[in-house]
Amino acid sequence: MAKPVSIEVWNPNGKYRVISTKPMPGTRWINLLIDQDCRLEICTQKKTILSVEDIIALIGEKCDGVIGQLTEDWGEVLFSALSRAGGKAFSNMAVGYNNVDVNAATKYGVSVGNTPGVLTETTAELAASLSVAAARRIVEADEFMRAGLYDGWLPHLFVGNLLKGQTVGVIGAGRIGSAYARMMVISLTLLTYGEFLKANGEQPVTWKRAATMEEVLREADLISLHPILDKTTYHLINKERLSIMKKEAILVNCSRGPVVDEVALVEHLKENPMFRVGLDVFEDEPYMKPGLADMKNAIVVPHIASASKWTREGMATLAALNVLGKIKGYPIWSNPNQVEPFLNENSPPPAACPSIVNAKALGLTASKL
Ligand SMILES: O=C(O)[C@H](O)CO
Repeated sequence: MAKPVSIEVWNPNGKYRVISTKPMPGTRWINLLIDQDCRLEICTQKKTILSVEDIIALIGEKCDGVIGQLTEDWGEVLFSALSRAGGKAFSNMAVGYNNVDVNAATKYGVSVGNTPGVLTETTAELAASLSVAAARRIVEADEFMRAGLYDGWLPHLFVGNLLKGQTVGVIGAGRIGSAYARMMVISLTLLTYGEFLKANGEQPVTWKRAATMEEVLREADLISLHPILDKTTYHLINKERLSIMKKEAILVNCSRGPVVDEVALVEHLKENPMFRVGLDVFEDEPYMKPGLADMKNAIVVPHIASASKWTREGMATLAALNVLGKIKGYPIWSNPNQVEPFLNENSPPPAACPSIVNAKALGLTASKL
């Protein structure tokens, strides 16, 4: 028997019961739901990751839709519970949905929303920050200063890699990977920047699409991972592939932890002290594999790539509108990458679901807007 969970209730007399498994940033998402006759229940349980049992208790006997988090296991059990409670809408507050069994959701007629288009640049910015921080050993140097160890400038002190003129590899050049690539050429178009460099007698920036991933791994000085996580990308970076990378390369991962075999990575970091990584995600989040936290050549941050105020508030808004739109029977927004109309605080959002990943499988109609 599941334990009762603590909740905060908004608009208690609302017709549609919507659950959010976590408090989320901003208030717009709350107002959008309660203005459209939803009774909103926000779980305030002091426990970071809710179990399946906790969420079943939250869903209860009658529930129209749920906004959930990427830390939760949304599979057969939860979708059947939601369906039994009359629910037809779920949205992850995330663009990634590897925690969701979309087939199970479809089987129970539940739509699965996600939040693309609002975290592209934010995530790419963190990947770029990790790249520079790893190259220039910023975190190690900061720890050194705070420990009172700095007793004067030295020629060898925290010598790192110069990124200028280096080869940057992007694995998974979708929305976020492409934004990262743009940022790494200093926000100018490749052509303009190339011409500028040429005029200054410097090597122009060039780019190419590599024929194989191995080619990227072998040639790049800095590699950023941006694939989705599925069966084909699990342990994409393993012992063998690490071994073909340059000994002084930098690897950044802001995608999903299991894309990298973390045990192999720890070994590789131990054996190659000049190889560096910047990690936002981990194989067994929230844990790190033994030894990783001790590695000076690793920068580790707690899955914060999308953590800017604007982005997180936007993600909350899109997730709420995915659920609200399905409850109201709205069509599906035609371009889930162009979600600005949903984020404009000065006008009401379009009457559409911003992004439903199983829209086709459920036979939902596309918006004409
Ligand atoms: O998938 C996502 O949205 C991100 O991992 C959250 O930062």
